Amino acid sequence: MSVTVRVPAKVNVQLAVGAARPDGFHDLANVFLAVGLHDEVTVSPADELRVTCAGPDAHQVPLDRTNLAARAALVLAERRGLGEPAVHIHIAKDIPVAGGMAGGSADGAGALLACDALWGTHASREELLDICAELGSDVPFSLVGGAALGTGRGEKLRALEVGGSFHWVFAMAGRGLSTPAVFREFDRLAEGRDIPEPVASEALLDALADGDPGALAAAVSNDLQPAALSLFPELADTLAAGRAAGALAALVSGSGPTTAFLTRDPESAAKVAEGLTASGTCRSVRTAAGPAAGATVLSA
Ligand SMILES: C[C@](O)(CO)[C@H](O)COP(=O)(O)OP(=O)(O)OC[C@H]1O[C@@H](n2ccc(N)nc2=O)[C@H](O)[C@@H]1O
Ligand SMILES: Nc1ncnc2c1ncn2[C@@H]1O[C@H](COP(=O)(O)OP(=O)(O)OP(=O)(O)O)[C@@H](O)[C@H]1O
Repeated sequence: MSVTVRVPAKVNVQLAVGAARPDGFHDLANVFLAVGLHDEVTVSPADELRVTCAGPDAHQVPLDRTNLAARAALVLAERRGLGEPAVHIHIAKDIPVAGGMAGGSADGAGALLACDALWGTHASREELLDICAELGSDVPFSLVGGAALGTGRGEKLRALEVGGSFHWVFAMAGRGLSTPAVFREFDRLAEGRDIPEPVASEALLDALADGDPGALAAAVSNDLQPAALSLFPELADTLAAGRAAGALAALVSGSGPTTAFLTRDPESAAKVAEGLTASGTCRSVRTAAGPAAGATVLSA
């Protein structure tokens, strides 16, 4: 018997970042949108804990206990006094690795839901969200999907209303960026400046609720973008190429280096994808719509 869970990637349509906290994290106003790029996590009984991964970026994924999917199994087993988890976790990876699209977080949320189903632990939604928050700031959102405002370090979620589908193009970069390094660069660039409290933009929340891509394009923002561009200056060329190809808005996704392009409809998304591919400014290009559902059990 095995359990497979499908989990979406995310794009941050707003990422407002506050000053560094004493614990090293930053308070955020983080507006997440789940998009239709997915990993699938399959958990089956085995002699011991083992992780395998398949997909174009699989060689970059750690297969030891630092893998967020393995950590999810370890935390649930520990909390339930189940001892060493004896499971094989297989990740079919389609979300770019170290791309700012919460790929590792998706696998953590997916493995948690799969182990809960396989072991019959019947954790409540609250307990699952609590374990997700322990695994990482983005992991609770990977579980719930849709659209949500994340506050605190991004783990405290409020679901948001979305009035339609938004069509995106994502440009994958030739190398990854480390999330802590991008936050450190944010701190360095912010030195000597007053950092305001992060707040969600009302115009942005209205645009999401109205399903209005033009209004959303005018309101998107990412406070980590200058830091990501400082560490990876070539991303400016990708952003320019997407704008030139007709994107309504172009921004770095989360901590990057994946860049995200909002378009009006699937036809313009296809045109922007074509323009980006022809520009030679990125490794590969994908289109996806959001919102997408959160972690979902496919088969058990
Ligand atoms: C950039 C985003 O992807 C936007 O959604 C997230 O804020 C990052 O979420 P994540 O990858 O789940 O991050 P975590 O695993 O919780 O933290 C990794 C590192 O990122 C930095 N970090 C993360 C979240 C946050 N609110 N403030 C931070 O400063 C910290 O250096 C932390 O040690
Ligand atoms: N299941 C996993 N898949 C991918 N990376 C993982 C996984 N578990 C741990 N990692 C580690 O986490 C690092 C970040 O990978 P990930 O793909 O989650 O980045 P990200 O998409 O930029 O994250 P975020 O958007 O949440 O900041 C990787 O370089 C890898 O070392």
